[in-house]
Amino acid sequence: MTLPPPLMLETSEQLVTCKDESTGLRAVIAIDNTVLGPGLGGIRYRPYADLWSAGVEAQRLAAAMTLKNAIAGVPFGGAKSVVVQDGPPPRGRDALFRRFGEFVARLGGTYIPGVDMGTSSHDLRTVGSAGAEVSCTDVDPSPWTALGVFHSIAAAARHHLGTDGLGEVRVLVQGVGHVGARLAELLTEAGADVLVSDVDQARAEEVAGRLGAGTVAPGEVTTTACDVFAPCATARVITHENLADLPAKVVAGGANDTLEDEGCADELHARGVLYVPDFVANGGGVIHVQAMRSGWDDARTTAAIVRIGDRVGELVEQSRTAGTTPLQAALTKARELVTVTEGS
Ligand SMILES: NC(=O)c1ccc[n+]([C@@H]2O[C@H](COP(=O)([O-])OP(=O)(O)OC[C@H]3O[C@@H](n4cnc5c(N)ncnc54)[C@H](O)[C@@H]3O)[C@@H](O)[C@H]2O)c1
Repeated sequence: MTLPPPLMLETSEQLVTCKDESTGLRAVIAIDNTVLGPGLGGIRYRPYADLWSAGVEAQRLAAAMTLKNAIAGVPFGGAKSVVVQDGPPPRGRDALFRRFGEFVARLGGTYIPGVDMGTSSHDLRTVGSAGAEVSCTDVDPSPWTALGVFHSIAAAARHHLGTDGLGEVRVLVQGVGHVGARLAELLTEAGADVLVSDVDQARAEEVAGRLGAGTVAPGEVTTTACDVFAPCATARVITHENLADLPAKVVAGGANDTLEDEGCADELHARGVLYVPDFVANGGGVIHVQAMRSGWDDARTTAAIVRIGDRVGELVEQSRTAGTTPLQAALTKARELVTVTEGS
């Protein structure tokens, strides 16, 4: 048996593994930090090589949720869960998510799940039916996440590419699921030259056909010429190895945990590429969760999400003044917010 990497034991405020033979459930819940409130973060449902890699992914994503929720100004800490996909669940998908909901309910509200890759509002209702407090049961927040990413890209183009608007700006969207497809629509409406890519070729072609966009093979996303690369699929798509050949001048997308490690942000910066921290760009979904809980109308929610673009502009300017990267500026800000609250 392989021992867990040290990260597993030292990182999270609370780490829970879930196992149930009859439903085939294997899951990990990572609660990273609850200083600002209960840990809010989605349920990811996808295959993993083993439970350790699922656990590490949950922890990394949970840590990003702490930063995201702090920067977005919502009263939540950071958490995330992954449910390991391993063929069709023996008693069906609903039984799997209901059983998972029983584990979440045991946490007494310290973890509030939402949707993430591979899960839907229906799954969240199923999790909630087991007594767990959940979000995203009625409205999928993905279009709101996409709106925040769109305004991040617009701000990045303005501050880094010097363009007024997105006309003629070529944006490659990797992953055209809930977030990426809506983002591609918003970009097209704004006049951008859009390319899409998805491991689900039929989905990529459907979106491209509908929007008049081009398609890119999944293996070519980091080498295809574009101004903006918008990752909206899996984690860690930018690596030390592939960033050297990245033609884009801006990386800004909806995907969580985009970089292999923080050092990639320094390398991108040294190469003149603006990396918009993922946890800043994709905060629209958590703002929408807060809006639903607080009864905001669409106008107020939209205004709060458009503000993400202003935040990106401020971060770019702050990092220029401080001689650092936007990632470092955002990390400093988020950690201050968590620490100040902890000390008060
Ligand atoms: N849904 C939200 O509101 C939200 C909020 C914040 C962050 N995110 C993040 O955004 C990303 C996308 O979320 P989503 O809800 O759209 O997920 P989704 O499951 O609806 O869509 C993901 C898409 O990416 C495709 N894909 C998977 N691996 C790929 C690869 N290697 N190359 C190209 N395409 C690939 C899938 O086929 C799918 O079409 C995830 O990283 C998620 O954590 C989502």
